[in-house]
Amino acid sequence: MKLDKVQIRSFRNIKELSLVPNRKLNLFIGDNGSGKSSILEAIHYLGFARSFRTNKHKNVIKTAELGFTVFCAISKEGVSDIHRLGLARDHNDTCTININGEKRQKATELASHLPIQIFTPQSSDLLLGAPKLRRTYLDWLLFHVEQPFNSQIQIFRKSLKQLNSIYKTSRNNQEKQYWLELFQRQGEAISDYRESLLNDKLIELINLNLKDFLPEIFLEISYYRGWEKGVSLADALAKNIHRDQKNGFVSVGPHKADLRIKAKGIPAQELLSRGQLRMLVAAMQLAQTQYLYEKTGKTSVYLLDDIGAELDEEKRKVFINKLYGSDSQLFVTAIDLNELDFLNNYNDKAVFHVEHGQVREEI
Ligand SMILES: Nc1ncnc2c1ncn2[C@@H]1O[C@H](COP(=O)(O)OP(=O)(O)OP(=O)(O)O)[C@@H](O)[C@H]1O
Repeated sequence: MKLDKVQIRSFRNIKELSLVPNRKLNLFIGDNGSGKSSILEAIHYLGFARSFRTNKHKNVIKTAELGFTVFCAISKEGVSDIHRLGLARDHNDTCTININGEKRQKATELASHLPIQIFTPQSSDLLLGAPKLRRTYLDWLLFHVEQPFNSQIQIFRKSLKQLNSIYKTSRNNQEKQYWLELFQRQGEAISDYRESLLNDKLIELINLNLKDFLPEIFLEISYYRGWEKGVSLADALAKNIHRDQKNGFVSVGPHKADLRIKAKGIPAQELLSRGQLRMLVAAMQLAQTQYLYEKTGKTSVYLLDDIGAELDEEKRKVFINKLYGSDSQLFVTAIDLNELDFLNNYNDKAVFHVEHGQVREEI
């Protein structure tokens, strides 16, 4: 999918902005505080219905305004269909999602239309942060690639919530058996999806990308599914039930899963430098994009915020070259165009100068 048009209103320091992006590469150049990241943040709302910088939606509404709106027109290469996505939020925390002129309830409907990837100074959290971030990394891809996955994970989360509540209140009712069975069934299915995704191709793709970023390092990537090896989820639940009931929560299952990445037997986050970790994240994100494209033909929209601060010149080149080659549509911010002078070799691009929340396209 490619963004053909973007409109932003009352968002951070942006009063009103309209731009027609290039289908390959878009550069946003401007001083600190000019509004570059805000443009990416607004586009991020169109894919995720949330910011990548704050959980407080109210903070992104332009001061003294009642609410913000973002809108885009998107189309697929070679297909005449154009989709129109819009999102508005106001100070009462009302979120309105509109797809092709119709109101929608679920933010996931935006995501299914527009696969967005983001690379920012916070991206190393994927490796340094909580396991939930690594599960989300896998689940984002499964959401786009495996049709039934989304409803299965919703049911799984509901059964987990119900079981935790039953354990907390020490209720020992018939309902418990019902939720336990659902939890086991969906939990095993989710785990199978994640394992086959990794073993099918994802690990191979990550390692292939890594060869270009960190040729000297070989990583062993494995999946911890959230319960003991060689045991079914049903048995693991039964084994832990007394302890779990005492503690008031379910301690085993795919909600405890993690992606384990080691180099020479040592966890990557303890061995690699910050810069090397960022390259590993870049390799992992590229692998997502390549896998998505291979399986569905869907291309991604990539938001690269302040990439100059993230990767050295050589690695920036490798990353952007590979993304360019993967037919992603890129939105890249930088303070100075000199940080990205290797992009002079790309003719198919648009350069936007950002100043006080407004853009001027370089002709
Ligand atoms: N709710 C808001 N209303 C009005 N202005 C805001 C709001 N939130 C943030 N701003 C301002 O918007 C401006 C744009 O911030 P943004 O982070 O997009 O800048 P940037 O160009 O990415 O800067 P940098 O290069 O420093 O990362 C900043 O001056 C910020 O103070």
